[in-house]
Amino acid sequence: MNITNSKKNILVFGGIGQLGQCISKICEERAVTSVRFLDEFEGNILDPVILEKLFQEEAPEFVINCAAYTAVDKAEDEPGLCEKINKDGAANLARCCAQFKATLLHISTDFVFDGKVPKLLNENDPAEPISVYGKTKLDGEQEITKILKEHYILRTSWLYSEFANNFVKTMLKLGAERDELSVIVDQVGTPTYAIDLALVLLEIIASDRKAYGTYHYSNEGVTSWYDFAKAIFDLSDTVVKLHSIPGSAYPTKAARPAFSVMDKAKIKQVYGLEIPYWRDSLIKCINAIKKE
Ligand SMILES: NC(=O)C1=CN([C@@H]2O[C@H](COP(=O)(O)OP(=O)(O)OC[C@H]3O[C@@H](n4cnc5c(N)ncnc54)[C@H](OP(=O)(O)O)[C@@H]3O)[C@@H](O)[C@H]2O)C=CC1
Ligand SMILES: Cc1cn([C@H]2C[C@H](O)[C@@H](COP(=O)(O)OP(=O)(O)O[C@H]3O[C@@H](C)C(=O)[C@@H](O)[C@H]3O)O2)c(=O)[nH]c1=O
Repeated sequence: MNITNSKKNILVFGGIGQLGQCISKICEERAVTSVRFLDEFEGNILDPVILEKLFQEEAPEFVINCAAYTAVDKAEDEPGLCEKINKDGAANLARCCAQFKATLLHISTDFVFDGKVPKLLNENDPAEPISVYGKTKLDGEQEITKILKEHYILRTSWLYSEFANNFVKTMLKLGAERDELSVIVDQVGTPTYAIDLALVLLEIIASDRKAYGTYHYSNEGVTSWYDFAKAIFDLSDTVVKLHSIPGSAYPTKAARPAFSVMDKAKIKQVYGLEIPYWRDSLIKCINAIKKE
């Protein structure tokens, strides 16, 4: 990857969220300085006036949209706000990119699928979301596709890292507080280390192939939330009695897909990627957390 020598002007919205912080870490390590990370005040994607000023001042060649409403259960109670951020916010950014001739990299989710059939999901499979979060993320994708040709939409799944809130950090916290935990075994998907995704986003920018469109990206392999939790505890030497339970025994406000393993053939072929296996990346993340 030659991002280190890249002088491409990049704006990152949602820059202090989980993925934003991962991109920032990689940029720091590789001395990439032409990137500006915006929080939700400097770079509120719901405020077209702020956006226009930013685009005018910064003249970005690339924009990465990590900003989103990601509280999956809470979204069921706040559908309006969730839609504003995930749909209208994405559309606002796409419009600015079109006006100021920037390319947009936008992140979407496996939760656009209903997950009813245990089949590897590719980019052309019908998306039929079963939650407010999933529906608004799909709406956001569709807005971008309508407004801007120069876009990459990367659908990813089960993001985690040493930053912000995520399943790995929740498990480590609960594992330290409790003797026993129950985790769902009949929701199957693939975890993704957000650092790996950050590298891919920068790789796409560095290669500048203009192979616009929608891509699936997660780590390699398949697991359940239960098996993921088991690996987290094993790798962090946390002693906790872990019970596997069906989803029906853990009611949540939002429904989640039972099967959301994505086919990554397209991104592997176009970008020649070798994608890390989920457990290998989990080891890296646990080591990073141990060092903190
Ligand atoms: N987390 C996951 O498991 C997965 C995430 N994704 C997608 O990946 C992307 C990155 O997710 P992740 O980093 O984990 O999410 P986070 O929730 O950690 O980060 C999202 C960021 O967006 C900010 N934000 C919210 N509203 C606005 C706004 N109006 N303007 C600007 N910023 C705003 C949030 O600020 P604040 O916290 O202050 O509200 C937060 O910092 C999202 O698009 C998400 O849908 C896809 C699959 C899995
Ligand atoms: C905390 C906990 C969760 N669970 C279950 C609930 C849920 O089905 C699953 C995951 O829980 P979470 O609520 O942490 O994860 P969730 O917020 O559903 O994760 C999703 O976030 C959005 C943003 C995405 O885009 C998805 O790809 C996915 O990563 O684990 C248990 O079974 N036991 C537990 O103790």
